[in-house]
Amino acid sequence: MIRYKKLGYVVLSVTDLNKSTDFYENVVGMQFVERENETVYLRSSRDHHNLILEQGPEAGLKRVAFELEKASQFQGVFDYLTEQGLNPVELSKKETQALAQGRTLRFKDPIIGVTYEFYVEMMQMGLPFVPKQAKITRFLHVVYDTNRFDELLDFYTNVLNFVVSDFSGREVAWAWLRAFPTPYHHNLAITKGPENKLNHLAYQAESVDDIGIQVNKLNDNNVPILFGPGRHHPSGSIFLYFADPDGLTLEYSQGMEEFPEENAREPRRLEPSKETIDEWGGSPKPDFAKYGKIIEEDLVKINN
Ligand SMILES: CC(C)c1ccc(C(=O)O)c(O)c1O
Ligand SMILES: [Fe+2]
Repeated sequence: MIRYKKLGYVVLSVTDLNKSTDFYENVVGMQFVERENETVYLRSSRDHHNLILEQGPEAGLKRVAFELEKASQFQGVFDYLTEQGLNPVELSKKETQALAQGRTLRFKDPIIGVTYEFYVEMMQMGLPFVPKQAKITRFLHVVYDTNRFDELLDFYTNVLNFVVSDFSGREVAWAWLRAFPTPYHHNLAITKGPENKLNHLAYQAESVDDIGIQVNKLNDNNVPILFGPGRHHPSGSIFLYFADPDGLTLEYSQGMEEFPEENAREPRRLEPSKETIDEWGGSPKPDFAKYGKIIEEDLVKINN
C-alpha cells in the first residue's frame, strides 16, 4: 500500500521564465531558491522546492510530485508500480542531485498522461520559508478536468491509494481525493469535462485576511481575478482564483477540512450546484480553468 507524506511540487513549462519567476515570487508569494540554466526552483516551505518552472515553447503541466511517507518504503512502491504495469523508472543520481532529493521514481498515469514523481528525502533548507508577498503556507492541491472520469477515479483510488473525501452528482462528475494518509480534504480533485487538462493549482493562505489582502494586491498588479473570494462547500475553505502570466488558474485556499488517518468521516454525495461550489453565490469568469495543457515527455529523456 502506498503511503504519502505530502503533495510536494509541480513542474510547469512557462513561455517567459523571467516573467513567471517574478510572478510566482512577487505576486503568488513563493521564495526563489535557485536557477540552473532554463530551470527555476521556488519554495513555499522548508523543502528545497515546491515549484519548478522550466522555459518551454508552450505553457503547461509537466510533472506532479508526491513525497512518500518514509524512505524505507521507496523500493516497495517501485516494485508495486512495476507489478501494476506502470513501468516506473528510477531517476539517475545526477538528476536527483539536481533536484536536491533522494531516490525518485517517475511514471505516467495511463489514463490522461500526467507524469508523476514519487520521491523521498527532499533537502530541507537551513532558513525557514519567508513569503515575500502573500502569506502562503503550503502547496495544497492539483485539479484536472478529464473525459475519462470513471477510469481516472478508479486508478487513483484502487491503484495509487487515494481516498475520496467527497464526490458530487447523481452520475458522479466531481471527486475530491486525499493521498492517504495526508490530512487535507484534497490534494487532488477531478472533474468531468470535454478534454484532459489541468484545471488549477492551489496554495494554502495563512488567514482569511491574507485572502482579502490579496484581492487588493492582485487588482493593484492587474492580475485577472477569475473567481471569488467565496467559500467552497466541499472543503469548507475560503477561496480566491487568479491567472498566472500564461493564463493558468491558481487558487488561494484557507481553512480546508482535515481528516484523521483512522475513523475519518465517510465521503458525502454533494449536489452538483452553484452553491456547492460557492456558498456565497459567485460564478467563475470565462477564463477560469481555460488553460492547462498536460505536456507529455519521454520519461527517461527528461533532463538527461
Ligand atoms: C474546482 C472547484 C471550483 C473546486 C471546488 C471545491 C473546492 C474545495 O472544496 O476546496 C475546490 O478547491 C475547488 O477548486
Ligand atoms: Fe481548488
